[in-house]
Amino acid sequence: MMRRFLRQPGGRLALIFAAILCAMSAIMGSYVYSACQKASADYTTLISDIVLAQQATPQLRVALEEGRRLPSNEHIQYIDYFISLSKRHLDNIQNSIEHHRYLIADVEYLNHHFSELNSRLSDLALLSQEAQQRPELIDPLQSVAMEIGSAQSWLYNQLLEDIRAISVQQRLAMQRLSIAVSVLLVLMVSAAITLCMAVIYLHRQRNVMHELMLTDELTGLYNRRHLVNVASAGLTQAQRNRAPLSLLLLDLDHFKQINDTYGHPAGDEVLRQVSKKLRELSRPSDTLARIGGEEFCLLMPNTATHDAIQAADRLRQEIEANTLRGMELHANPTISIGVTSCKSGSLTFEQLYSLADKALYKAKALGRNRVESLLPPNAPSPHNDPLTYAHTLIHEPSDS
Ligand SMILES: Nc1nc2c(ncn2[C@@H]2O[C@H](COP(=O)(O)OP(=O)(O)OP(=O)(O)O)[C@@H](O)[C@H]2O)c(=O)[nH]1
Repeated sequence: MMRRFLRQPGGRLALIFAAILCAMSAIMGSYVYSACQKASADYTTLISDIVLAQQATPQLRVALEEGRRLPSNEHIQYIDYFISLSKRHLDNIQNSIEHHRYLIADVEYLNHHFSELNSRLSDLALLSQEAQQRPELIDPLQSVAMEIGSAQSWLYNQLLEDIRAISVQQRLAMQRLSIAVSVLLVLMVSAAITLCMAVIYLHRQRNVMHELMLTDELTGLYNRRHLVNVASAGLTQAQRNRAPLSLLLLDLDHFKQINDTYGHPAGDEVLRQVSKKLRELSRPSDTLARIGGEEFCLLMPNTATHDAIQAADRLRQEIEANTLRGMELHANPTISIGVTSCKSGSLTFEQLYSLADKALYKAKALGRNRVESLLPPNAPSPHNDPLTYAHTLIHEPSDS
């Protein structure tokens, strides 16, 4: 089924389209997923930077307390160290914010607090260096450091609050984006499936149309159009292989009576059952077609006259002996058969058909339920038209 589907240009196109859609879906899905992951990782890093910076503030305060209690150069160096640590943290956070382009606008109002804190930390560093020579500056150093500490705490708390709020908003936006992408993916995959189904449906419809063009609706046998095609191919083949070919015309006897007595639907059923039986009895290499109301044709490639007549008589007997299922007819239907053959595809289909038709006419004229044959001359000459010859034969039953 799949292989047949792929063999169709439309099927291949639908499959390529479906594959592209699936690939696009996978790429979009993974892009959204990694964007969500990256955004949440970025926020986590920034938040941990701020938390680290917050921790440095009490450390500076403790160093200042110690420096005031025991004013020594060693303690002032500690104070110096924590001031530069606080400054480093502040720079880190500012750098991180600059990397978050989508965050800059939201925390822009804090810029001047950062600059102010930066310059105050630089002043504090200068003051602590001076305090190394003048220990009496420890007290003012501590009060400036306390002010800076509170400004730092406020700034970091504010920043944390803003970032958390922004991250919540962003997470919500990402969730909405994920839902939108999922819906889009479902729609795209549905479109791909619909397209594939449409191609399969069209392919089936085309097959059905093709079958309807070549078959007879009532009996399911081939129709005249298909028979003509097969016959001309068979005649060419017979010519190439120098092989015989036979044609049988089969006609139900007194079919009008069946219709008149049992009704048209019963007549249809007779046609169906007789067709089925004929199909069962004919060889797979033969072509059986319904070519008229109650008239059938059997094309038999590689079959010489003698064998064709035998086969025809076997068909006639089988049909006569065949009691139809579910029907109570006064007698089994019978058929009359006209047989003709040619060697090496020497005749056209129309000529063969005409010969068989005349033979059938003869079978009907001689009482029905019988087989009659009519053959063309072995080597027809331009002056000896096979149809004329056939016509002569029909009036000379002994030749058949
Ligand atoms: N039920 C049914 N009848 C059909 C169909 N096609 C043709 N017929 C009927 O088949 C009958 C053929 O009648 P005739 O041509 O007189 O042939 P016959 O009665 O079989 O007589 P002989 O062929 O001379 O034995 C007609 O009544 C058509 O209406 C069909 O598809 N279904």
